[in-house]
Amino acid sequence: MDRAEDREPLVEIDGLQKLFDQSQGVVDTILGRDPQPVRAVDGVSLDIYQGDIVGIAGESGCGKTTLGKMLVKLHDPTEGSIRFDGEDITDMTREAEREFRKRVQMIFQDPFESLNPRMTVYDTVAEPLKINDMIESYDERRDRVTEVLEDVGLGPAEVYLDAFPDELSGGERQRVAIARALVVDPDFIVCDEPVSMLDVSIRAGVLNLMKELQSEYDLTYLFISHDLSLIRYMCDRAGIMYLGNMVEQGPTDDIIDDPKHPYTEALFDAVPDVELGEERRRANATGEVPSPRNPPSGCRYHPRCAHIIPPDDWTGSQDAFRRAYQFKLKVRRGDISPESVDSGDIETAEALVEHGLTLDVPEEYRTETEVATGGHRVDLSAVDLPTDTRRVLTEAAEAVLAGDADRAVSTLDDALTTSCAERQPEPQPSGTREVACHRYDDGGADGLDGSGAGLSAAPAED
Ligand SMILES: Nc1ncnc2c1ncn2[C@@H]1O[C@H](COP(=O)(O)OP(=O)(O)OP(=O)(O)O)[C@@H](O)[C@H]1O
Repeated sequence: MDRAEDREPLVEIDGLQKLFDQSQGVVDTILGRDPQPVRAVDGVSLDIYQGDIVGIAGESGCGKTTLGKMLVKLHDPTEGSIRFDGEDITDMTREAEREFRKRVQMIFQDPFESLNPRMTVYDTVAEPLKINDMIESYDERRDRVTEVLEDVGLGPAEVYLDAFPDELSGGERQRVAIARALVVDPDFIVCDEPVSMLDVSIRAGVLNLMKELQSEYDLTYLFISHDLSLIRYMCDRAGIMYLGNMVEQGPTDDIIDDPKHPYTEALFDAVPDVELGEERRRANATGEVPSPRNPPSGCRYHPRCAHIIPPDDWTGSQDAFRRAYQFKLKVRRGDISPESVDSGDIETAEALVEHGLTLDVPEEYRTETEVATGGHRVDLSAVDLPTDTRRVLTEAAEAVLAGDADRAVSTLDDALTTSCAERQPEPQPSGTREVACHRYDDGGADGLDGSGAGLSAAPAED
């Protein structure tokens, strides 16, 4: 395959945003708050080249399906643009839109839902031909449907033409859905988790079929999947999404073998070894994915990030900054309060600091004391914390113990700052890919081992 950069992109996505539900809910009205839309996709840019298979990966709710639906015009973007073969799809004439709807198709996750139970296989597959006024004569239409059914492995087609979906297996239904997408001879197909509802034993067969069809029909695919082994198997290029943002994109093998964004690293670490065929560690990330209604400021991943960047004048270790910052987040969320500390052995500010500096991460990333105490406390001597920060944390802990949460929060807010929370990172080129992480600003990044403050370290190379 040519280098993607030498070819024309078939799909150009620029600054794409989709906000849902901008109306004011009851809670917002009562509290007098501005409505908070769900920021499902928020500033995604991506080029998809003719003949490529591009994968979009990320945890549930990160905006993959919403992105896919915008690409086939099932959703209109709130902001940003999508160009297909050079033409802006948000601003098309009726005629251009008809042509677009032939050239671009989508295959959905659930073949049980996506097929009309009252339509035969013939009617299902022939319908797009009728809708698009493509083949007038019944005999020619039937020939075309027969041909496509056989192309998707449903042969002899006569066996299937008059069958209803409930007479077919899951794999056969998904093949009918694929035939329905192919019958109009499209150029680009968005496949949203196309095999995740199928029995594991037949997934490979359907994926291999889709690969064969790609060359036969000269297709470009966008695969949406949370299954990273599928992305690895199918896709030349991949984009990793987190909370509506594209955090990293580039050649799939490069991303998997040497993830650059801390979220990508955590995502791939979380995959069982057998799936990616290499020794993987558990994800070094704290906490849960926040709500897309109220995403964190700056880099959306920063509250969970193992590589959060300390300020320039930080004199402790990066691990100590991460712990101190987690302490601040816990105080802000009210997770550290006299009531929450119910074990009975925390009576002093110092004990509360030792408790608050713990990290909610797998055991291999914890200190000895954390492991020994089941994550209840760290030994302060094992955390390379600057003296003035230790003083600030103790002051905040005293405020917490005195029941003055506001004072605790303001003490920490002024003292523990990070560029990661201040502004959203722009995607930066780094070797063969783009990474939206402040560690790659100005072409620089620290090593991925979590050591060092990281702003002025060596450039990232692939
Ligand atoms: N029609 C809608 N109205 C309101 N919110 C929506 C709508 N569709 C999606 N969302 C929200 O937008 C966010 C992104 O959803 P989306 O389905 O695109 O994510 P996803 O990555 O595809 O997740 P999954 O793998 O679970 O399908 C979620 O918070 C979801 O609840």
